[in-house]
Amino acid sequence: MSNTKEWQQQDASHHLHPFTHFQALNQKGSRIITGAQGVYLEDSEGHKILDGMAGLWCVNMGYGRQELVDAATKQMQQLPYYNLFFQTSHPPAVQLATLLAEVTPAHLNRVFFTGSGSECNDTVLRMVRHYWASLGQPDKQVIISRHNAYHGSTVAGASLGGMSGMHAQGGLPIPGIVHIDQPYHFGEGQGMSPHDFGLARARQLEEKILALGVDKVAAFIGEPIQGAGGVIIPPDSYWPEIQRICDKYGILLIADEVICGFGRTGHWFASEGFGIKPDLMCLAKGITSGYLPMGAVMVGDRVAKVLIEQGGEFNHGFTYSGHPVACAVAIANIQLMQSESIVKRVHDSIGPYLQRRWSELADHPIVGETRGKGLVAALEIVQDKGTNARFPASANAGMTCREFCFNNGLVMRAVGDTMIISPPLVITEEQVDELVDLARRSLDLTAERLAG
Ligand SMILES: Cc1ncc(COP(=O)(O)O)c(CNc2cccc(C(=O)O)c2)c1O
Repeated sequence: MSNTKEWQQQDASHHLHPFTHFQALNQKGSRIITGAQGVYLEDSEGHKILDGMAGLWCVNMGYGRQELVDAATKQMQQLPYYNLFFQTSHPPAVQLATLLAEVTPAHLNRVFFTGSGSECNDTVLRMVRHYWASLGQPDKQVIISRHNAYHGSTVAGASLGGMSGMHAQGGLPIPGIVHIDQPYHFGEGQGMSPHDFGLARARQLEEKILALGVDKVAAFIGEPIQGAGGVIIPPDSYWPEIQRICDKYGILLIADEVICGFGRTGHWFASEGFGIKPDLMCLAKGITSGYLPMGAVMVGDRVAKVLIEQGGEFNHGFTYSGHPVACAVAIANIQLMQSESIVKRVHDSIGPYLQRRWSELADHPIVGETRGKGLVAALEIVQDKGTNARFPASANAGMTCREFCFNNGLVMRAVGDTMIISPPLVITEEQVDELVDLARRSLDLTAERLAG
């Protein structure tokens, strides 16, 4: 006899879930995930579910990695916690900072540790403003971001993000953060070539800088590929133009690689793949493969020099910044990535294989587009393949498909009517075949349901 009902009742009585309609979930009952191994989850009813989302884009090295468990156990026995305030440090933080300087692009040589991706983005907001104040330009405070970006759920993270539903709750965005349009060609680029659309969207940055006044703009922040916004992969013309504009006006470039980092796109970091040189880079999720919470802001030499030589005391930090057990797991995780050559595997073999199998879904009657890079991909559910017209919102096509996926033994994420996958990087070709077959079956069932 499973404990499912009891767990669901207690969950409904005591637990408020993130990003959840509380009453609806309490009426439906939550799915209790009890275990996981490799790329598979197990729920309290014994169902085996292929985790096409690697948890929340984060379990890059897969579940059940004993090396990570051992690293955590050993560190917990040695030093379960100590802080990095008050002029103290500890070997795991020192070793991880050194390792991150090695594996990130050459100009990123210093790390500010946090406990999450949101805390990374709160950190970069305060850090870039402190940078310009240290240079005698305290009015250079504005950060330019994009509509439909996701940068976390703290007040600054949610404000840097461009999600209107988040802004509506809590009077966001806070002052000093503005948004330009996103490079979402499928949804917003009708009638323009990807190349021209990418340039047009990037050039909104220059227009915004000139409208605000260069002396007011501190930085631009962007996810190389917008994840939670729907795996928005910009046209090739976009990022080089963003970089050119940042360089032209001397504003700082922040790359939020919380999702894109640690091999997800077939590069250690997506900035390398898109040919941009961020002054600051936010990391989380894949840094520990999700086994423990951690965030890290990589600080480029241009910024670090000013903060160190002219910044004085930077009055910012968190209790769990560089938590020793999280650092130990991150070190073991990165060493696993290196010993298994996982980034090369994503770039050369399993990434191309997944993209090839995933693109076959473009022939499905309700799929308007498939897209992807490395081991992240999306497909657009449409009612009319000719015009790419969507189903009516009331049809809830994305959530319908997501439910069919779960009931068929697959986790896919729905962002509106865009279906997303971001599986563990250790997925095999056979498991990719299973994922695509389950996705196709779920699309078939969705099409039947919506036609009915
Ligand atoms: C690009 C980016 N930046 C910052 C964050 C915030 O990280 P933390 O959650 O660790 O504070 C994220 C997180 N991304 C995220 C978090 C939760 C859910 C989903 C989803 O796609 O449903 C995506 C993210 O994707």
